Amino acid sequence: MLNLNGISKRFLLNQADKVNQAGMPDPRIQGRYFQALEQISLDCKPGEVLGLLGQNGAGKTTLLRILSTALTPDQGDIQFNHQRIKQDIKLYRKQIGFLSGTTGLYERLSGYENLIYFARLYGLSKTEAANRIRQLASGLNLNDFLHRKLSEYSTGMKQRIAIARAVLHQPKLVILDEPTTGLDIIAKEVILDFITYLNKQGVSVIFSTHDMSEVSRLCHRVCLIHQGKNQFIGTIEQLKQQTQTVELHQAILSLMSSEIPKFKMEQISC
Ligand SMILES: Nc1ncnc2c1ncn2[C@@H]1O[C@H](COP(=O)(O)OP(=O)(O)OP(=O)(O)O)[C@@H](O)[C@H]1O
Repeated sequence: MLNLNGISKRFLLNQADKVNQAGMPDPRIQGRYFQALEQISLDCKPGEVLGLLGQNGAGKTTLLRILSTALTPDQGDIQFNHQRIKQDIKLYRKQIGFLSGTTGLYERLSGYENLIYFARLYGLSKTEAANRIRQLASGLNLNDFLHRKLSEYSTGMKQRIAIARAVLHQPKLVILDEPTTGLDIIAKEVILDFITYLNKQGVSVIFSTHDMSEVSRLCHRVCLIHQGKNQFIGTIEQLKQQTQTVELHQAILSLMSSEIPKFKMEQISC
């Protein structure tokens, strides 16, 4: 369904980017540029849930923003259903839904008003919009607060409205950037159940996460990005076999082991 071939993206270097998480000079720095993604190739099959993993700053959001068309890659090619997305970017956008880190919702409107507004932008008629919102309100447990102003919402409530907005137009591929980060256990559960529901409807999902329990529960395959490069793509079983580990988080850690700062006791001896 979705094929990425050799995607690269660099940014003009910011002083803050000169060291990595471990406090070491970042090998992605090339002169005045920071190579955020380098030659990423991957695919997402129809009806698949693909988890995008990697430590902070690995390049996950950059990749998801490229998939959403919010960012343009410097190199590489993206195909959706065997057609280059550049050939008809409007058609591609109609077929995807994107949840970014910022909700981009209107605080002065109610959840319902926000959803109606975006549904109409997507070209749904008033009746279609109302029916779709009713359906999503039930799937995402929105009914108790749907008509309250967004400014009164908790983070979890806003996130559920943002997810509803991303799928109003019934996209075939849904791209979610850390959909559950910072949410309480109930809100998380609602969103994970909703991803499962979407997938059962035949929707493909690509989502980034730092939560290994979500990965085990939802993902058919995972893709590990490390310092802007694709370190692994395959099933969780294949990942465990490749790294000869039994636990998922150990498998991930072993592929990033050179990055883990070693804590030295002698440094704090009195
Ligand atoms: N517009 C930009 N200009 C300069 N550097 C950027 C820009 N966007 C991202 N970067 C850098 O690219 C790197 C990858 O960032 P990105 O947000 O894609 O990482 P991530 O894997 O999503 O991290 P996290 O898990 O913390 O969200 C980071 O070092 C970031 O500072």
